[in-house]
Amino acid sequence: MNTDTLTNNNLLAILEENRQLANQINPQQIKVLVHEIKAAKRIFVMAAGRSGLALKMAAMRFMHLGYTVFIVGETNTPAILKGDLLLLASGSGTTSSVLSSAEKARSQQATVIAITADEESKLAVLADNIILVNAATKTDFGVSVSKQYAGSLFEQFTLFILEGVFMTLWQESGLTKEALWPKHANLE
Ligand SMILES: O=P(O)(O)OC[C@H]1O[C@](O)(CO)[C@@H](O)[C@@H]1O
Repeated sequence: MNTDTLTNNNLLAILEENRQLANQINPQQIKVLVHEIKAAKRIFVMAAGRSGLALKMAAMRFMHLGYTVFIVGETNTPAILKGDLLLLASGSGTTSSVLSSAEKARSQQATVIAITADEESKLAVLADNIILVNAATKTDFGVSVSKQYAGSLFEQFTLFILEGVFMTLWQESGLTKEALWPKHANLE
């Protein structure tokens, strides 16, 4: 098999893995996230590595819709308080920085929602609500639900979930594309 064919087959395999996850998602868990985003005074997002990159992309879109969004760890991010939402993502559900953020947010009576691939993880237990993604985690070296490397499927699908949530919020807002445009960065 030549490289072009191999890459094309891999792309199709990646899309198929994501499609299967989309069919397995619990709509009630997504509904809770949509509700909590709307109800929150402010939204904080936090995750490590590639999971963090997925949340940063979503944070930008929520900002485009007019929500007040902070990325944990940025220098201008304030204290989380009661009435705020902390959105976390960790495939393993064991990443220590994510766990300590969840603990702090709970101690402040903020709402915690975690996207995770392990519903029995410490993170899942700490969170008020989870979105379960039946993907491989970064340490899933054995027989895996994904052919992809490490947590790739989880990280991709975290972004896809939040793209879907953004579209729902956008459609419900009734705002036009033009109305969102002034929120786009003009210093970049
Ligand atoms: O999603 P988890 O399990 O918290 O892992 C966090 C990150 O760690 C990494 O393995 C990088 O260290 C990324 O691939 C992953 O997004």
